[in-house]
Amino acid sequence: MSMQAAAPATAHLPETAAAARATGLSKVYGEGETRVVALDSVSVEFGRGRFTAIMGPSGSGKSTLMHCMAGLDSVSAGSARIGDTELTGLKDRQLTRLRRDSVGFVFQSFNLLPTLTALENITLPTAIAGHRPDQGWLDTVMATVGLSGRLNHRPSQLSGGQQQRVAVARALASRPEIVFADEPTGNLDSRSGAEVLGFLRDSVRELGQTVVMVTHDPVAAAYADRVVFLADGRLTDELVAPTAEGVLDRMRRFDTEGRTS
Ligand SMILES: Nc1ncnc2c1ncn2[C@@H]1O[C@H](COP(=O)(O)OP(=O)(O)OP(=O)(O)O)[C@@H](O)[C@H]1O
Repeated sequence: MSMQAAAPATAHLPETAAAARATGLSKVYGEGETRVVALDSVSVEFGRGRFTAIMGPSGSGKSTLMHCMAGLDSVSAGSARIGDTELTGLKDRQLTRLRRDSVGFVFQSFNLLPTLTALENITLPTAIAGHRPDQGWLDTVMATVGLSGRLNHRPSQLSGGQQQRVAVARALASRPEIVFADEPTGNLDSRSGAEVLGFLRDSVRELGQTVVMVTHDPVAAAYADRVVFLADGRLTDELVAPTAEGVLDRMRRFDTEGRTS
């Protein structure tokens, strides 16, 4: 496997500018009796060229944070930025362009088009967006995804892990500012999950991409450079260079504190 567009390993990089940043970000759904504060003044940075995991109990606001940062949901108060672009105040058309040009998405369900080959699934969205593909970059992504020999297969001819790797390659194809992955291994067995997480990590370490991933799984979170923890819509903690045991320990502590408080 060749790695042409190698970027330096992230562990030794000095702090770089944030690829995305939330400042005092709040999100309220509904009003009156149905009012839910999904995010309560969250401030967090997602470092460029870093792999960040977002963890927290069900309902803690993980998906809401990701959706607000990706321009998929509006913000009630505060600021959400991707690079230098403030998302609040952008018109729908500008948001659509930002999502198309600057953001890559990976979902729990792979969302591949069944009639297209793996290669077409990876390259077509960029072509449809009217961008000329950067062949050198695509070659690097293809080399890193490790699907050579299967690129002409249709999704039904690929394993779940291979399909999700195609979905990650598709997210990377436009060389976005940031990739958001929402439970990308939620539908996979542990071996296939490890393949996908390895590819996400390689996309950060070797291709210099920025990845933010929501997960419930401490083993998945341990692939990240940093884990941020949410509880009740607030940022409560973070771990740098996490191990699965360290993440599990932190989760257990929250659980105990949550029950005793
Ligand atoms: N569209 C919506 N309308 C009303 N309330 C919502 C909406 N989306 C989310 N919520 C509420 O906001 C809170 C945060 O939800 P969110 O989906 O962000 O949590 P989560 O941490 O991603 O949960 P899970 O791990 O279960 O996916 C929850 O109380 C949820 O019920």
